[in-house]
Amino acid sequence: MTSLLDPPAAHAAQTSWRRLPAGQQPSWPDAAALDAAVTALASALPLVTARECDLLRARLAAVARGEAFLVQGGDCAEELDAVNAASIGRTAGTLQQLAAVLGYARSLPVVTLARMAGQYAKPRSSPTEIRGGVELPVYRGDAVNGHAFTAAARTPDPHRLVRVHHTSAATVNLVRAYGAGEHAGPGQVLAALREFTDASPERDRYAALTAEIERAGGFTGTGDGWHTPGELFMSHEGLLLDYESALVRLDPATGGAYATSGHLLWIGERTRRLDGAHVEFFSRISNPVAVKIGPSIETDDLLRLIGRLSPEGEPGRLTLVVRMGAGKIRDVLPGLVERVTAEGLPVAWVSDPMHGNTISAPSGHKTRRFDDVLDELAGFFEVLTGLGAHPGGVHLELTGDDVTECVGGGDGIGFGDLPARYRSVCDPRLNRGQALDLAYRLAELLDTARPSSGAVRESR
Ligand SMILES: O=C[C@H](O)[C@H](O)COP(=O)(O)O
Ligand SMILES: C=C(OP(=O)(O)O)C(=O)O
Ligand SMILES: [Mn+2]
Repeated sequence: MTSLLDPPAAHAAQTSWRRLPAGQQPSWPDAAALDAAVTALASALPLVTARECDLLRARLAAVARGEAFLVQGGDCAEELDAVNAASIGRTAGTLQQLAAVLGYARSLPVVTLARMAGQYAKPRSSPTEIRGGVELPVYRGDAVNGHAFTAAARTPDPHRLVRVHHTSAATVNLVRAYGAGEHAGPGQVLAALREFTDASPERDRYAALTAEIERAGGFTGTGDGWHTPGELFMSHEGLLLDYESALVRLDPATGGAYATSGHLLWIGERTRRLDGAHVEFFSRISNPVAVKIGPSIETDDLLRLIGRLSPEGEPGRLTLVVRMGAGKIRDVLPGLVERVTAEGLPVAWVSDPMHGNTISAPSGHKTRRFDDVLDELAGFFEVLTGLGAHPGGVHLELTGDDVTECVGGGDGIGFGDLPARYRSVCDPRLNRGQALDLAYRLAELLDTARPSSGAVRESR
């Protein structure tokens, strides 16, 4: 709540973080060029409106209350030169198909949130990369530098920030058009699930669920009217504070400051320190926000983080995205959930089963095993359900394209297949088939875990 004595909320959001340490920011070599980019962004049009952000916040409040399920996903890193309409349509379509399967499996309305239209900045483990004895700055996402291993490409260029805004605006525009048009209707989603099932090596395993979803008409929920199949919100990691801050706008209706680069922004695992600039910036914006939680987090720090990011404790404001690794989730998560629940803090719990399960293939490609991803998801559901809390959703790195970046899944992609179509410039994504495999396999696991699941199914 802002009082009349507070500095205008937008000004505070744009300035207060500057006195604090900001992790993972590029060293821009040309300060004047950065100023010019920030000035251009400061008068640029917003990509999203405050009311849309409020709507997503209300949707996520239903997730936090256990009344809805979140499906969030998209690229690890979007690429300015690779963005194209067909690929955006395929990824948006894949998210809608996942929503149909998981919404049916959970008997819950689904909130669909793309990692799209802004996912251009990457936190990295090391500031430099060495190849063949040559050391260059690491690739930090297309918002910062180029992926090619040359000194010119790897030099941070602030003009890229302006290109990110333009390209994200075009992406948002296209997704809205798809959502408003026929692409995302239940008929298209059902046809896509039928086509996937018929072509899958696992078709005998998936056929019954596909038929059930078809009989239910493909609606992902209880029919209370708030879920519209084409509704797709936009999210990205709010990493580059110069960019995010320049796009903050005051909402005259509420007096709140909104980050207008996307509906939901999240803080990554590497930049969530309590006394850091990211937590300060996020504490000042009115959007729904999320924070990634890795296995090293201490329970007391998590409680402090929740206090900073959601001081008023409103459901929908804060989503915790858990990314522990399949081998750790069952040990680390229970203590966190118990304390947060005991303190009565209304957060939404979501699983990112990707980032704790990255391995190196013999070829050197970064990859992830489908079975590890599924195992972490299973662990997430076991822990939350076992403690009487709501497993609120999934956060996946995926694409609608037929890439070969993760191993396993119905098509049995092996290490030797990775070079064929490894396109990601950062982390390995599930392709559409693997993402749907994951949804069907998870639905199956949840169904077997449920007592008298047959009776539940028949009563739908
Ligand atoms: O997407 C997440 C991170 O940016 C990524 O996993 C870091 O990868 P790195 O360890 O190769 O830097
Ligand atoms: C950087 C990412 O994740 P994390 O912060 O969880 O490592 C990501 O989501 O791409
Ligand atoms: Mn990633």
